[in-house]
Amino acid sequence: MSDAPTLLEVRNLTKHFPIKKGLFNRQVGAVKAVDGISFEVRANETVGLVGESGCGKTTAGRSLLRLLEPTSGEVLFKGQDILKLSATEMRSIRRNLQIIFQDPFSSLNPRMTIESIIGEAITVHGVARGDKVREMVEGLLERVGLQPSYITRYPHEFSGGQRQRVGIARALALNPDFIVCDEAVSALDVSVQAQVINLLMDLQQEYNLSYLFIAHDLSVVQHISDRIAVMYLGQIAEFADCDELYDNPLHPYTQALLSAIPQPNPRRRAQRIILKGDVPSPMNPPAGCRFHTRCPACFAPCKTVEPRTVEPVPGHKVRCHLYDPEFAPNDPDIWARLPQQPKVKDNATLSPEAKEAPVAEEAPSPTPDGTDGVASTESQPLKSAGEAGAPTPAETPAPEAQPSAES
Ligand SMILES: Nc1ncnc2c1ncn2[C@@H]1O[C@H](COP(=O)(O)OP(=O)(O)OP(=O)(O)O)[C@@H](O)[C@H]1O
Repeated sequence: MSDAPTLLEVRNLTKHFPIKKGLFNRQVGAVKAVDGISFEVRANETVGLVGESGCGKTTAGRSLLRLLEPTSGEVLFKGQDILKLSATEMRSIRRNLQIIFQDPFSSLNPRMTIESIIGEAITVHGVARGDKVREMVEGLLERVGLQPSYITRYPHEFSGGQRQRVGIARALALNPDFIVCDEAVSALDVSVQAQVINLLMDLQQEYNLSYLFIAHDLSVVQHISDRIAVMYLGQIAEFADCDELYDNPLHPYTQALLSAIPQPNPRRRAQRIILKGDVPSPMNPPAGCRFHTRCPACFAPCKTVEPRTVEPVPGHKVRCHLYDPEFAPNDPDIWARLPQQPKVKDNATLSPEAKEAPVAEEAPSPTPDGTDGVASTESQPLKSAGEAGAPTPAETPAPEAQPSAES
């Protein structure tokens, strides 16, 4: 685990889009696109943010940069809450916080030359003027693998990969500390994706950058990320070091996403989970755990009590009742429904956010009925928990053995 200092800390960030109706434009509801997410990005680190389409990744990335004004929460950049800054104060900090967009064509003004596109920010922020701007733009183009002579060209004269390199040069122009890469390689061919990812990794070392790398595909983020946050319906379901997340996914949703990655080696192929149905609407998310309507291991409390974030393995946080000392089921059948049996140590603790969060009022006793998980598993019947190496009741975080939320 890296001990680099924290550069950016997101605390309980929320973005709700109001739904208005009628003659008086009254608010009748809200799209809860981002609903209380917390994570931190260290200096020189890449945090991957993954999840299905519509789970709130883009809204999260834009809200933490204040390109969208968040509904609530805190975003501490080098310890300072940027959500409290005035527009003028924000301007001077903005040069440190940049974004690379998914679609390099629509994010570059077709009427501007590459020199104006990249040079605009340099001029606006008063970094340089006149010939010096041109010199800087040429240097940036060279650094991202484009010829300096392209400076007079227009975006339509470039291929998709080259346009994304222009987008990267534009983000680098102000020498930022932190860049949100919002699906920055999703629109590119696989071979070009690899080139752009390698370029981003080289630039990270050279300029000591930190990235929030947003993608819907876990196989893309694996190569570049140090840690990964998995998002589901506006919340972070799981957050862990990259290797730990791939070796030992805890949340049933992460397990489902990982099982969908094509695996060339049949021995390493995990049982595939087909998630039924679509992601529920963020206007009206399910009660209890947001994933319970699609979870293969759903049991009684999942339907009524919203899960807290717990840390069953040091540095590995998960928002799931299976690992919460208060609810963890002793019934091996529930654990056996997970396609990959988790390695959970005996030292599960509640994460700091969970300790601060209000404890659920009506916590039903953890009745391990678990009969109605609606996701189906493909292929052969599952092994029993024991055979599959599932945590036995003694190994699972037993309620009495673990610190509770109040402790
Ligand atoms: N301006 C808006 N007004 C209302 N709802 C919005 C707005 N922008 C996004 N949403 C809704 O918020 C939810 C999250 O959208 P968002 O684009 O952040 O998801 P995403 O995970 O980035 O998806 P994708 O990978 O498809 O871009 C979606 O239900 C979307 O319809």
